[in-house]
Amino acid sequence: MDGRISAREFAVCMEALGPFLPDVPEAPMAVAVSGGADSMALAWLMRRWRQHVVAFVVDHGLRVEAAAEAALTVERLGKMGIEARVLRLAPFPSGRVQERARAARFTALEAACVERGCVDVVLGHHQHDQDETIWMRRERVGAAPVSMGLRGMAAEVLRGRVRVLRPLLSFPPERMRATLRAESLPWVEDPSNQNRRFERVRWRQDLTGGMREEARILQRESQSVNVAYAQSLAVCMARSVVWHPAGWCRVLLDNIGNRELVPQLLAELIRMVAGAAYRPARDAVERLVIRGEGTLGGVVLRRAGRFGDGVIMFREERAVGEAVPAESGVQWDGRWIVPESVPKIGPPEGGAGDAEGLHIAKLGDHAARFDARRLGIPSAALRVLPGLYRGDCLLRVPVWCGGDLALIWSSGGPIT
Ligand SMILES: Nc1ncnc2c1ncn2[C@@H]1O[C@H](COP(=O)(O)OP(=O)(O)OP(=O)(O)O)[C@@H](O)[C@H]1O
Repeated sequence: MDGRISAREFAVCMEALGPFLPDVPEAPMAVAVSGGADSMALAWLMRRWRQHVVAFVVDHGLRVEAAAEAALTVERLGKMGIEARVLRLAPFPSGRVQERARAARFTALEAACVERGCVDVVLGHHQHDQDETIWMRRERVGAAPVSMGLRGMAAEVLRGRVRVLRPLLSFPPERMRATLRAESLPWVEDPSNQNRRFERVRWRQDLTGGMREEARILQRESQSVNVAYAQSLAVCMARSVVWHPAGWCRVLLDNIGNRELVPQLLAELIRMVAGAAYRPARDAVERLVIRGEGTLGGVVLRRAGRFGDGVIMFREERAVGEAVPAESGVQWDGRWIVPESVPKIGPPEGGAGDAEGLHIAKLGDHAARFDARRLGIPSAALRVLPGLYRGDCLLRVPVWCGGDLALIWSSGGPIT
C-alpha cells in the first residue's frame, strides 16, 4: 500500500455527494486547480471518475511567477486529458490579501462555471484544512462547547449559481501526494503556503496531532447538532417567512413555536436581505427582537402594517452599495448579479456601443413614479431595487415595477 487514493475510494466519496448531471460534454464538472498537490491529485481523480471535466486555474496576479505557473498547470492538466483555462483576476487593493483573493477567486470561478455550463465545482480542501478551519472558527467564537459556529467546511454547499463540492475532506494531504507520486505527476509548490504572515499557515504549522484529533471530534459532534438545527430552522421558516422575489420578506413571528429560534432566524434573514457574508451578532439581534423594530446589519425591520400581521424586513437604503457597471457577472449591493442579457438589452433604442456607460444603481427617488401599494411592495423596498441607468437617466426598471430588467438574486449561501 503506497497511500494513494484509489479510483474506487474516490468514486465512493463523489457518489455520496450526488446526484449529478449525466456525463455529457455540454455539462462538464468543474474542478478548481491551483496547481498544488491537492488540487492536481483531485483533477486526476476526477478525470478517472468522469470523462467530461473542465479545470479552472485562477491567476490572482499576486506573485510574478503566478502566470507562468498557471500556464504550466494548464499544460499538465492537458496531458491528463483535461480541458483547462486560466482565469486571470483584475488587481485588487492591498490589505486582507488572502480574504480578498478568496472572494475574487470564487466570483471568477462561479462566472466561468456558468459560462461553461457547469453546475458543480469541486475543490481540493482536505482533512488538515478542515482541522485548521475548525480551530480558527473555535478561536473566533470562544471555547464554547459544540455550537453552530464550530461547523467546519461543508462537503457540499450551494454558493450563488453553483454547487461547491469538497470530496477530499476525509483524506490527509499525504495521500494526495502519494497519488501523484504513484503516477509520476508533478505539481507546483506555492511559497505563500509557508508564510506565517497568514493565519491559516500559522495554524497549519502549529497544530499538534492531539489538536487535530480534537478538531475531528468537534466536527463529528457539531455535525449532528447542526443537522437538527437546520431541520428546525427550515420548518420554522416554512411556517413563518414569506419571501418576496424583490428581495424583502414578511415574518410571522407568532408562528415560530420555539422562541429560542427567533433571533437565529432573524439573523439569517438579515444576512440574506442585506447580501452580507456574515450574520449579525446574536446579542444585537436579541436587542432588535426586544425593540420590535429598528435597523441592523443594513436591514430595516418594522411592523408589517398594510401587509398584515408580523414584521417586514427590507434593505436599508443608507446601506446600499455604490453603482456598478452593467457588465455581465458583476454583482450590485451584494444582492443582485447582472446576467449576460442586461448589457445587450441596453437602452430602448438599441444599437452598437449602447452598452457603454450603463450602470446599475438603486431606484431611489425614481421609485416615486410607481404605485407601491398596487405593486404590493413596501415603498422603502421599492427604493432599494436596482435600475439600469446611463448617467442620471433611468433606462430600465425591474420586472416587479412592470419593466424588463431581470437581475439574478444572489445574496450568499442558503440559510439551511
Ligand atoms: N489559484 C487557484 N486556482 C484555482 N483553484 C484554487 C486556487 N487556489 C485554491 N484553489 C482551490 O481551493 C482549494 C483550497 O485552496 P488552498 O489555498 O487551501 O489550496 P492550496 O494549498 O493553494 O492548493 P492545493 O489545494 O491545490 O494544494 C484548492 O484545493 C483548489 O481546489
